[in-house]
Amino acid sequence: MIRIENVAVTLGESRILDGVDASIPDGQFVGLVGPNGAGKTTLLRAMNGALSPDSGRVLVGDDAMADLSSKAGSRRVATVPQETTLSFDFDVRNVVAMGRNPYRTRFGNDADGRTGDAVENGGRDVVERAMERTDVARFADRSITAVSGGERQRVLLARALAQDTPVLLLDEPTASLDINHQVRTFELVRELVREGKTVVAAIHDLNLAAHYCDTLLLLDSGSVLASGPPAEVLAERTLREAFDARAVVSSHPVTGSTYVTALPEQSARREGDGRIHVVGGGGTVSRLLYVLSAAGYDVSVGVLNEGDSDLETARLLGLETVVEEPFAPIGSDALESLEAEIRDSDLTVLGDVEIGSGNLVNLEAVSEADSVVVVEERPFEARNYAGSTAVALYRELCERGRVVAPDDLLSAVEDAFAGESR
Ligand SMILES: Nc1ncnc2c1ncn2[C@@H]1O[C@H](COP(=O)(O)OP(=O)(O)OP(=O)(O)O)[C@@H](O)[C@H]1O
Repeated sequence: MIRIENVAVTLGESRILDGVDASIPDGQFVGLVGPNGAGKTTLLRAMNGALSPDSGRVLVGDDAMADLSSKAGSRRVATVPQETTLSFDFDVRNVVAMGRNPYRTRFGNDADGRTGDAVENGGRDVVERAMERTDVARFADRSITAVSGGERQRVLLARALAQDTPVLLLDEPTASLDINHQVRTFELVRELVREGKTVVAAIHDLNLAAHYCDTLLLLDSGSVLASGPPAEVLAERTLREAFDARAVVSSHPVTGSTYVTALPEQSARREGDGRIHVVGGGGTVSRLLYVLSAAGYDVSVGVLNEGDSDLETARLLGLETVVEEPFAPIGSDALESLEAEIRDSDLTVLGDVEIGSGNLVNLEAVSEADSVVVVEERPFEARNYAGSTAVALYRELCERGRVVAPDDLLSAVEDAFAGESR
């Protein structure tokens, strides 16, 4: 158990941590999240004993870190720092082997009194295993000055593993890693946690943090703003408070993890005014929904069947939706809602949907709209449809509204609103 008790740290003239309290049970993976300068690195440094709090304390097990000798502390807590200047010309294996230093005595014994080969062999195995698990064994003999930034980050993780501590602290462990090694590193951390380690990691990527961590500790201006399971900590209002960011929180369609989508700031000019209803489906309008919503319009969409990827997008963006059962034709309830949305909107956008009987109800409803923009990926003629009621309706909509390519939608919408206010 790690207990952080009312920790306060002042650096220079500034109070960097202010009364931080947290309890971290053994065998948990805790993500330390928060905006730049919130105090994440400082808290990790207070946790590994690199700096002593002005007041309060950090207990690992029964001991305050500040009271332990550096060697004793290093047998409890290993740290992978965010940046290190390893400019000396050691090979990678030797850098990793530095993780064994807390176990060496002046006479070459380890802490348990073993000497000679027993120590060497034991230590060597740990070092080799640490290099394998972090995928650095391939360049074990190369100089640390001759590896890339991401490889170096993995070497430092290997060094921390060689330290063989119950607690591992990671400061942005995947910041310079490619996507493959990001996932591998987090999977490795999960494995370490399953083996009983307690891991605390400062992580900027909220979605990686939500996916891999058991709990999150959200720091803001040196204090804990929220802590608990990712789904509780990553609430829209909390994100607004901590990061001053507009974000939609949903669950990831593939992994089911809490998922944060940051949105551009809405233009204040339009916020809340300018209602647009979008008719689409089958992924035809996902990008349009994003563009319109990011531009600050009040967007609704439908009718969409449950399971449609446009519906996933709409939910990610937090939009109003009109929904029908999976694969079902539009029923009377959905139709009523669709008609109401179109009636209440200033503008209706018809996405590049299939023009056929499956969309007849949608098209009929759109034809009741006062103002219509039709989005076409390709000119309609090129699609070679046979004559039908749906086609006739569509042609009529094109004649009455504006027909635009997807990239021109925003300016067409702006024109439509400008025209209205003239
Ligand atoms: N030695 C120092 N003297 C004065 N202020 C400092 C010192 N070290 C850090 N700070 C300040 O303390 C605050 C917290 O820094 P810290 O590195 O802990 O934040 P962080 O949450 O890890 O940020 P980031 O996400 O950018 O890595 C920052 O505003 C930083 O400028």
